[in-house]
Amino acid sequence: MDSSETTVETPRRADPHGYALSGRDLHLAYGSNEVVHGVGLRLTRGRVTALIGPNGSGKSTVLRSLARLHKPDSGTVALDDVDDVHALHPKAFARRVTMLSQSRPTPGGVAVRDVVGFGRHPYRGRLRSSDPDGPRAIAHAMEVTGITEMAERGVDELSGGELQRVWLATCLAQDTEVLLLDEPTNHLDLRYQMDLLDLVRDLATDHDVAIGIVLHDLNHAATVADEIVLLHRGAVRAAGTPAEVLTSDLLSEVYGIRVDVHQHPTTARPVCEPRSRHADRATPHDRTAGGVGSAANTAGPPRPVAV
Ligand SMILES: Nc1ncnc2c1ncn2[C@@H]1O[C@H](COP(=O)(O)OP(=O)(O)OP(=O)(O)O)[C@@H](O)[C@H]1O
Repeated sequence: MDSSETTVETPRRADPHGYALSGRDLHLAYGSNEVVHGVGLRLTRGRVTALIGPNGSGKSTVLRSLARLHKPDSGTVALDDVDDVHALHPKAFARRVTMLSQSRPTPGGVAVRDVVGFGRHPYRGRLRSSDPDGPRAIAHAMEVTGITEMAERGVDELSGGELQRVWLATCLAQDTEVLLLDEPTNHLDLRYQMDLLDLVRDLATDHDVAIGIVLHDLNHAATVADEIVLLHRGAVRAAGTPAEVLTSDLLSEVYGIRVDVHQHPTTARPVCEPRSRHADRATPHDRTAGGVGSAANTAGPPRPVAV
């Protein structure tokens, strides 16, 4: 679905669960500089909504406002039964919504298990005994993110990808109905990228969590998302299913380069292929292997190509 309107809301599907968290007509600024201009989007229980768009289009700022970390200049963020989330006590909000941000300060000398335990803070009073579900939630979060074996290690001695999984586990331990993830595949190797996308899918499908996820990899978005919101210059350019939003015309326009889109032969999902300016130019491999521009099929030696 394409739209030239400033605000496009993710279309409501036949869905028994209803919306969990929504931003309505959000105007978001840093100082006097408004960077998000009237964005509306809704996250639905049991569904994954991906926010995509070029650098600086406002994805993180929108996500942060949904997480109550960036107060709108105007517009509201609502939970299904709460008109304005800013009216909620911070702990009450944290029992319902959590966010994995792009960067967090790494505490020195704290073990992985204890960092994951930070996720239980909304459930704790002054005494930890007030959180009987805590140990089970922490163990489960560590297991599904594959960090159980590093439980006793200090977080300040982990690799970027290991640390990313610890922060994700901390969010999962929080056991919320809404999970916001800002570029969660950063630092992860191929296997953990896929594990993360599978986990996101499982949380939505099996546990009815509403998930909002910022992704740069359009094929990750095509793999995991039920709905995609494409942001451009602080406004929603298009919203809808992956097939509706991931079109060659829209992506080429918004990203300013040619993006080809094919349909995957078995899954039927869109497969996006950003084209290099050099896509049609022969590579050194082509030349040595007898491909385009090789000595075998050209009259003379390969000549440099002007750029
Ligand atoms: N702390 C800040 N102070 C001032 N301006 C900011 C701040 N953070 C972001 N911005 C500006 O707000 C706009 C939107 O930024 P935002 O980080 O939300 O975009 P994004 O789509 O998440 O970008 P990226 O893909 O690069 O992470 C950009 O123009 C950015 O320069």
